[in-house]
Amino acid sequence: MTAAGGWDGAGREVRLVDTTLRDGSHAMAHRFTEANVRDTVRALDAAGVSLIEVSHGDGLGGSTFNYGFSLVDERTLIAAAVEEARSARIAVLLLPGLGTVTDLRAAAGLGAGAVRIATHCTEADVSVQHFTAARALGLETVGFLMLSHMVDPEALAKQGRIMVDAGCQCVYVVDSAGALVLEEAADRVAALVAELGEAAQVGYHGHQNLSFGVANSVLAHRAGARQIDGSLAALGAGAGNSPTEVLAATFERLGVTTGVDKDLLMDAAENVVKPYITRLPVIDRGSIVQGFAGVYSSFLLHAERAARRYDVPAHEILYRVGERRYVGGQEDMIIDVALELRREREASGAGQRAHRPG
Ligand SMILES: CC[C@H](O)CC(=O)C(=O)O
Ligand SMILES: [Mn+2]
Repeated sequence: MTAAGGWDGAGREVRLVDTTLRDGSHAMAHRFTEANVRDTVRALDAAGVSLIEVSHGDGLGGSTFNYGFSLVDERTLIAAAVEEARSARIAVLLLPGLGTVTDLRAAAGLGAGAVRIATHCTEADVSVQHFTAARALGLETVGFLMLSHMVDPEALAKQGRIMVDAGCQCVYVVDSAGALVLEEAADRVAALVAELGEAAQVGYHGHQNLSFGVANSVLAHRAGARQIDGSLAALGAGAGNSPTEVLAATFERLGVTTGVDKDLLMDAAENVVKPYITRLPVIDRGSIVQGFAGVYSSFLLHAERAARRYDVPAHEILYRVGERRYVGGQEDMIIDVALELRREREASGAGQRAHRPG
């Protein structure tokens, strides 16, 4: 299987893909309204962004007790996004095991034109049937290898090969923890490019926990990545994603064509997205620890909530979650860690009020 039918480049060196309305869902505690989605899609579409992701933060079917309930059903949001997009394609995220092929069919029926199928970086094999189904539905297909820092570049490349053999047209190095620093990101992209050759493109998805989102994206492009993710005003999990408007300005400064209008994107970040953001992503103690200890960015709000509930410091929870190498789907273990810290504090007599985040 080849990348045929995927993004053809359209004369651009890099495609900026926007995930404000999906990764940003984590930072918004999944509280996007239909108006938020309509306004954001209109602005991104007008700025020339050709792929816009819209889903619950944890993908199709993510609205659950474990991950957090959506304010508005994601199918309503996807339909609204499709209605607003003039030229852009709407993408959805799917985590096999949480989202199903039935969810995927429903999203395609609403007009979604692409799916990004995400697995842990060692578990690409669970995506095979979803890629097969997506191609049969005529969708553009993208593979997300999450927590990419946890394996070396060669191991990651082998996982990418599994996705491409199943029908994936672009494999992403996903720095879910914002843990990769410069060549650590570039080397992973380069290994995938070497492994996949012409069979598929390579993409890069960064988080700002150690503030390398944009720099890593530039190096990823130099290593051969063709698709790069961003979010307006950085709205995303942890310290947020690489800001789409900063990526646009940076690539333009470097003479790399993206086909987007950076000024319209800056306008969208300031005047469309920032007014509805309930918690602006920041590089703070919790998110820095996530980058340092390699913790899934979407765990931040879960850890902050557990910290408030059990009166223990969020960063201590996150350090311990990092030591144990918890992965997506283990959100409930954050509560266990908070309880464990609480018990330890009480046993040592240090049960006084801990620092409360936010
Ligand atoms: C839960 C899916 C996750 O948020 C995907 C992603 O954006 C990442 O791993 O960074
Ligand atoms: Mn992310």
